[in-house]
Amino acid sequence: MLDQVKRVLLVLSGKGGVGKSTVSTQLALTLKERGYKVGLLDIDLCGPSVPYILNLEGHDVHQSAEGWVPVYMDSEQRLGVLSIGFLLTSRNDSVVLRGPKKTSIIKQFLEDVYWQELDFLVIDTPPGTSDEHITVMENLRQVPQCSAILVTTPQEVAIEDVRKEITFCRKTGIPIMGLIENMSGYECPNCSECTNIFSTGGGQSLAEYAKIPFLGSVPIDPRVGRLAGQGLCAVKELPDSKTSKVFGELVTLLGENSNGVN
Ligand SMILES: Nc1ncnc2c1ncn2[C@@H]1O[C@H](COP(=O)(O)OP(=O)(O)OP(=O)(O)O)[C@@H](O)[C@H]1O
Ligand code: SF4
Repeated sequence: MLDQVKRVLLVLSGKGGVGKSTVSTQLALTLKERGYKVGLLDIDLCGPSVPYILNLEGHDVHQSAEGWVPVYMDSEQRLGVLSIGFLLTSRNDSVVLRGPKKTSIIKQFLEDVYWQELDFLVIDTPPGTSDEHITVMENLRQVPQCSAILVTTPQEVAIEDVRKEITFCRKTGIPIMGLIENMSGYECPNCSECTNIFSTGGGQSLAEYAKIPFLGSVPIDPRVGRLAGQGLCAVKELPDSKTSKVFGELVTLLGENSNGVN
């Protein structure tokens, strides 16, 4: 049930493996750190990695009279999580679902979870623009505010895919909060020097070209990689890192109630 959700943030990427789940989880953790009530919904049915990243594997989801109850990260219930991963018996289970079944499970995830009152619901979506995305869009009409955060890597092919995401958002009328370039160079854990491995500036120029906000570059940082699996927040654990700066600024922007551009 989304009737008590103030704002939805859809995290989208054209390609798999660009860091969409890392962005979704770090964003949800940073929002919680700043005192918001947050939900994180993982509808990446083919590769649900959120339970692993947040160290919640093995948790069961329960059904109450109101609907599915999210798994909470904390006793004050400020960050609730729901993922298809909780419904699988093991991490290696593959979710082989065909079109209508996928659509129906996503509808259930959007309609039957008892989120209670939320400031933000972050949705980690599958890569690309598929039937799943259209189902999500159709079910989000009741939410007062909804916008998309696009994730890419600096490589040309990933940026090409983001162009399709921008077109999808424009066609479906979802405002774009902005674009994050992930794995943008390598940040040395010893001296914080950033070495650009791939070409640089692609995300920023794409954002400028498409007239959408550029939300920052997150470097490859082995310390950020290590936070995955422990459910730890970069803003809290690595306050001096570039990653922490990007997520801190993004949450400040969200707090200013910016809803992005069409
Ligand atoms: N900035 C980063 N620094 C270091 N490691 C990172 C960074 N971003 C992502 N990773 C690592 O890269 C891998 C892929 O990231 P992630 O799972 O977030 O990508 P994804 O786009 O959600 O993938 P999928 O399409 O499979 O869902 C993970 O092991 C993650 O820990
Ligand atoms: S960037 Fe500097 S501190 Fe980091 S590994 Fe290279 S030489 Fe060492």
